[in-house]
Amino acid sequence: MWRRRFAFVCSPLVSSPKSTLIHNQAPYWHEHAKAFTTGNVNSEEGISSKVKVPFITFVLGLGGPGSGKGTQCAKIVETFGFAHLSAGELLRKEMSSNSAKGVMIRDTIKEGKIVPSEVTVKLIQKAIESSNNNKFIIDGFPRSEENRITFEKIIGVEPELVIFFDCIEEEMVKRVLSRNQGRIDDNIETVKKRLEVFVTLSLPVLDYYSRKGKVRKIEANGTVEEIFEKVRPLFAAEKVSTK
Ligand SMILES: Nc1ncnc2c1ncn2[C@@H]1O[C@H](COP(=O)(O)OP(=O)(O)O)[C@@H](O)[C@H]1O
Ligand SMILES: O=c1ccn([C@@H]2O[C@H](COP(=O)(O)OP(=O)(O)O)[C@@H](O)[C@H]2O)c(=O)[nH]1
Ligand SMILES: [Mg+2]
Repeated sequence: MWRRRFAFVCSPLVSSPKSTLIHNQAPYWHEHAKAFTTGNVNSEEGISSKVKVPFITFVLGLGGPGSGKGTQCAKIVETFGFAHLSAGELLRKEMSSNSAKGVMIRDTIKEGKIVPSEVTVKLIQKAIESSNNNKFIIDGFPRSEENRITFEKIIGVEPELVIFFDCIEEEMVKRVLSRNQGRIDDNIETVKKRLEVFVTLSLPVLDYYSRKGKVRKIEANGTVEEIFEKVRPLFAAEKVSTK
């Protein structure tokens, strides 16, 4: 069944300064908290009372290629004011340089493989740092358990909610092949590899978050609007902060 139905978006990594900041695991926030302060001073987490704890909501978007992550994330951004961080977009920007790193990213994307975690996490970190927003939807990341572990180690937070866009494979392939954005990986050979990578490396991430009760599965085969009407209530729920 997984071959035909998978897609995955996550949401708030940290929606409450009290509840979900991981203890002893937040070196990034400890160092950069000032950039994200919203007035929530927290001394319960063992953080200096002078350092304000960021009130941050993360939405992570994961799913098979063409499942509609980017499209739905854009609607979430528009409706709820999140900052949209697409790991793939960040990597594509980086690969446009002719540096050794750019060439490595290009080769990896062309092969449908996953770029080394540190590279992607650093790009996400930079994007968070340069944003004034305090709510982020991360689209297309983490794509592997190693991605997830590296993110949590460097950034120091974990998602509170994961939205899983569950789309049939045939539909995903059709959408990717008609995406028409000139991407080097939107061809049938690379798409097949990406689907395999999703199953092998990304589904374990979904399993991990499922075990934590964070995954909300969205059936993602209808129209953009139909799908968004299923996504919307997740953000209306009290536990997901959109303020
Ligand atoms: N529900 C939908 N029905 C039809 N086409 C869609 C739908 N959602 C997205 N698309 C289109 O399919 C392509 C892939 O969508 P995208 O959001 O980029 O997916 P992903 O980020 O998961 O790869 C895009 O061209 C997009 O416009
Ligand atoms: O965290 C990430 C996100 C993307 N990619 C690479 O970038 C490609 C495109 O990712 P994107 O999320 O843009 O593709 P989508 O699934 O949205 O079509 C992937 O196949 C990977 O090769 C990666 O290595 N790590
Ligand atoms: Mg995308």
